[in-house]
Amino acid sequence: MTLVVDKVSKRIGHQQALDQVSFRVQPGQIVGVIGRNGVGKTSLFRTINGQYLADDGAVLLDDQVLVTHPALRTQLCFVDPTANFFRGATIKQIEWYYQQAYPQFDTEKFDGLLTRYHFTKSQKLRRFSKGMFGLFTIILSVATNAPYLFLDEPLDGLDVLIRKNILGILIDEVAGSNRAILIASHNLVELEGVIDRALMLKNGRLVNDYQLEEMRENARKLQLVYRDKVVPALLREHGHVVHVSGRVIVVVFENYTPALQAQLAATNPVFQEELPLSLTDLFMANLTDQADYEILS
Ligand SMILES: Nc1ncnc2c1ncn2[C@@H]1O[C@H](COP(=O)(O)OP(=O)(O)OP(=O)(O)O)[C@@H](O)[C@H]1O
Repeated sequence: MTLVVDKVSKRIGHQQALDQVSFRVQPGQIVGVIGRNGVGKTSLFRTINGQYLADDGAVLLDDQVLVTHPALRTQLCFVDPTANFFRGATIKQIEWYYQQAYPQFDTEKFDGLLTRYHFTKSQKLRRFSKGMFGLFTIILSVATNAPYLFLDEPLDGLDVLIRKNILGILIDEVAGSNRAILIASHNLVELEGVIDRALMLKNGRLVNDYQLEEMRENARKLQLVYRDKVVPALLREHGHVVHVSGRVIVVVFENYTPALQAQLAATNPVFQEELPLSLTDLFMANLTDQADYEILS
């Protein structure tokens, strides 16, 4: 079952929140939806999940349009972190509601995760801290057994141990089942090592669709030292210089081919070392608009 977002546009007030957004997602992937504040990540999730009606375009599962086949909504789960109706309810009440909405709800998994993270069913969500609420929404989403999960800034406000546990849960969910997870975030560091693919939004438009394995295979981060304090033109032409300190230059090459390797050797560095490459490095190398770099910090 493939999720197809086909030329979806949505205007909210005076703002074009989504502009002709198209992509496909297959089960078995964790996809980051990234971009700076206000680019349309939450609007995209709300539109895919039917909270907003698209002005144009359609969301389909295989070839069936979601708005005209409401039963397909059980295949998607988006727990909107701003949904107020949750707050006055107990975990038990929310469980009942989700069991009605999702026939495939896995009560055993839900109970197991609640116990593991020390929740009790009589707890009211109103009393949760931000981190507890985030953790609970992930447990709830996972327990729906919906093939497509949408998580909006899922790790915001969670401490480092919980974050690790959550990422572990998400990776297990995708590896062991036929599901896909889409994670909206403006924090690349939190997505490091988790996502297989990244969709980059800018002003409501999908501007890039990165396959990370491919990017990692082709990219290199090198530390080079030259005799003179001059950055060889080749580095700027083919790479992204991320750091210069005296004669030491750190550069990320998005496409490090054997030909480029030979050209680099011809610049006669006195020292050369490969450094570990992060997701942030990859994006810095891949982006050409300086303003976009801010999403990385
Ligand atoms: N209810 C609303 N009324 C008016 N404008 C809105 C509303 N909701 C969203 N917008 C506008 O639509 C655009 C996209 O907002 P959206 O919340 O989807 O962005 P986002 O990428 O999720 O942002 P963030 O990273 O800050 O959560 C923004 O310019 C925002 O101001």
